[in-house]
Amino acid sequence: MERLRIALGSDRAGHDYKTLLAEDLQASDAVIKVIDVGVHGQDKIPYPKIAVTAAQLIASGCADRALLICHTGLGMAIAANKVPGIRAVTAHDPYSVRCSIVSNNAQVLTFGQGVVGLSVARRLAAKWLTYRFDPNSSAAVKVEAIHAFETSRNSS
Ligand SMILES: O=C[C@H](O)[C@H](O)COP(=O)(O)O
Repeated sequence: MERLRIALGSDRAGHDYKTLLAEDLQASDAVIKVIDVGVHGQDKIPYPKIAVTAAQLIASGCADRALLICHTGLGMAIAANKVPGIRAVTAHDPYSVRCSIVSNNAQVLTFGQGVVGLSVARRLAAKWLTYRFDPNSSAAVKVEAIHAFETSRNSS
């Protein structure tokens, strides 16, 4: 299985989980590279800047996926989704995390440090790394429809 380049980011509210998840990602056989896009320490950089930076790394081909943490996960997903071509979701249960890849081919997963326990987040992230999207699956047609809508909207 191809090893993944993961952009990892958080705001201040997600920094503790980012630090711990970074260790997990770096130790994982499924990961070839972790790109830390901040924040560092108690930087006050707001979540949209971190989310867009990570999403742009994916859009430009420099990363395969991103894992982003804020207080709820919601703002990170909203911001990352503004980058063309990016599908970002917040998911805190195993089935949704699996579907985010297998069904939605979402490149970005976001967690909320304030709403999911650390051990659950660590297990979810570990499983997330094992899933791959099948471009020949029935789900691919729907993901392509999202892409087609986005492309047509941006060119009109
Ligand atoms: O969705 C946003 C995040 O939860 C963030 O960590 C907190 O954002 P706020 O400080 O604007 O509420």
